[in-house]
Formats: sequence, C-alpha cells, structure tokens
Amino acid sequence: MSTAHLEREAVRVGTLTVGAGPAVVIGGPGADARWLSLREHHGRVRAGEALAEVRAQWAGPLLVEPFSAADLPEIAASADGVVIGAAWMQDFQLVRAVAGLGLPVLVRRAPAATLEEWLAIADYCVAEGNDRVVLCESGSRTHLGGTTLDLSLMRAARERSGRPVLADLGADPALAAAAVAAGADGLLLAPGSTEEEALAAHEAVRVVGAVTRRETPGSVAAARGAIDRVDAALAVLLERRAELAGTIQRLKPVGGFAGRDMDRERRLVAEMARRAPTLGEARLAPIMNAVIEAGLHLAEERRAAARD
Ligand SMILES: O=C(O)C(=O)C[C@]1(C(=O)O)C=C[C@@H](O)C=C1
Repeated sequence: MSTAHLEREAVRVGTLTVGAGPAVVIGGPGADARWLSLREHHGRVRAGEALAEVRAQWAGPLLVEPFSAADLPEIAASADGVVIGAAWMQDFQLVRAVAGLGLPVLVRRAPAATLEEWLAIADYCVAEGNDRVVLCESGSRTHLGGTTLDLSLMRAARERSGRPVLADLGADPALAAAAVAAGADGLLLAPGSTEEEALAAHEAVRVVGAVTRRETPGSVAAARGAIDRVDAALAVLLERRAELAGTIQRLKPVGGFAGRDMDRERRLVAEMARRAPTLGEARLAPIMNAVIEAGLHLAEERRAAARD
C-alpha cells in the first residue's frame, strides 16, 4: 500500500489515526484529540498565547482553526492539524494557505454547501500538494434556526471521496451512537465540551462501533483494543439479558432452576447460530448454558434476598 493511498484511507493527526481502527473523539477534555477555534474570539486572542495555553495542559493531538492567515505560522509551530471552519469553507485563499502548511486538514461542511462544493475543498488541498484531508459533516441550517446533521451526506462523502469522515455533534451530542452506526470515522464535539460528553461519545464508539464497524487490526495491541470494544458491547448486552431473564422468572408460574425449559434453550441457541455460523450450535451451547445459569442464579439470589 502506497503512503498516498494510506493517507487517503486513514489520516494521521499527530499520534491519532482517523479512518482506520475505532472512531475517534475530538473535542475538549477526555477526548482523543483536542481542538481549538481562534475564530471564536474574533481575532481578539493572539494565536501564540491561545496555543501556549492549550499546550500547557495538553501534549496530545491538537487541531486548530485559524482566524486569519496571520495565525498560520503559530499553528504550524505547535498544532498537529488545521480545521477549516464551516463559516469560511469557501474562502479559497485561506483554504490554500492552510493546505500549504502540509498538516492534516479537517474540512467542516458549510451549512448550505452541497456535496460537490464540500468535496471540491478537498481537491483544493490536493492541488496544494496536501492529500491529508478529513471531511467533517457539520449540519445544515434548518428553517427553525437550528442545525441538522446530515448523516446520509456524511456517508456519501465517505463513499465518493474514500476519505475519513467525522460527524460534528456540537449541536446534539446525543447523536453519537447514530453517527457511529452511520459509519462516522470520528465524532467532533465542541472545543469546550465536557469530560462527561467525551465519555458518552467514547461509550458510543465502543458499544455501537463494536457491532457496526469492521476493523482489521494489524498488531496484538490493536486487536486487543478491538476485543475490548467487543467485550464492552457484550457486557452491556449480558447485563440487559440478565435483567430480562430475571423478569421472566418473576412472571413464570414456576421460575428459577425449577422452571427451566430446555427446549426453549435449544431453540435460542439454534437461532443464535444463524448469526454466529462460525461458532455454530455446538460451541454456542455451553456458552449460553453458562449465561443462562448465571441469570438463574442471580434471579434466585434476588428472590431469596426479597424474602428475608
Ligand atoms: O424463557 C424462559 O422461560 C426463561 O426462563 C429464560 C431462560 C433464558 O435465560 O433465556 C432461562 C431459563 C430457561 O430454561 C429458558 C430461558
């Protein structure tokens, strides 16, 4: 695989890989990468000072949105990537200057920009010799004055460009799970997002990503990371299953081990084997026996505790 191809499929931002492996979270404290917008302050804050302040607390991957071209030397000196803001996505001169730095570029879609206009910005970057482009769907303005994230546009951008895509959850962090399920390679939170929001985004990445995102890890550490995410999803499902099995024990005329229904157990294993054909019924049966018995033990313990 050539480097050029690698940088299109997956873009490295400092130590972070975007587009291969798990979806990443970019935002404030607790995120995998931080970002900072110098535009937020309307040029009142000096780039060097703002960057030094962030760098004093964060040595990891950092993306910065410039206010103007004057900020670029400071950004080049201490950031790992540059954000092209939705508000000025079509300021072609600034886009060219940003791309010319050679750092990875994150292109946020302007609220009214079409897919073609959005992808054209990536082409501008390529024309400057910079192929390290990540696209970020930042939503369209609705007639109600809010912003709606267009996840199908995000998917189309991924498919058309082959580049990693992010979903900007600034307007609605609760969409993290939906964005991961739709194939986002990362979630962009507001620069001032809280640690709780980063935690919730990471949980969606782990649990939803474990089911929806295909990973092809190339090292033991990466494969263990992927297994950890699958185990996180399994834990959520096992806990939910145990609760439901407990409900059945309370509702059945005879609950617990005394009311065990082996025919039902065989049927549910056969049904599971359709989705897990590689494991098959013979391997699934002892696994599910252990799961079911754990649920029955828990239900009996709870019943005994309620009687005392
Ligand atoms: O379906 C039931 O009857 C249950 O009690 C639930 C359950 C299960 O955990 O799935 C547990 C014990 C039975 O032997 C069969 C299934």
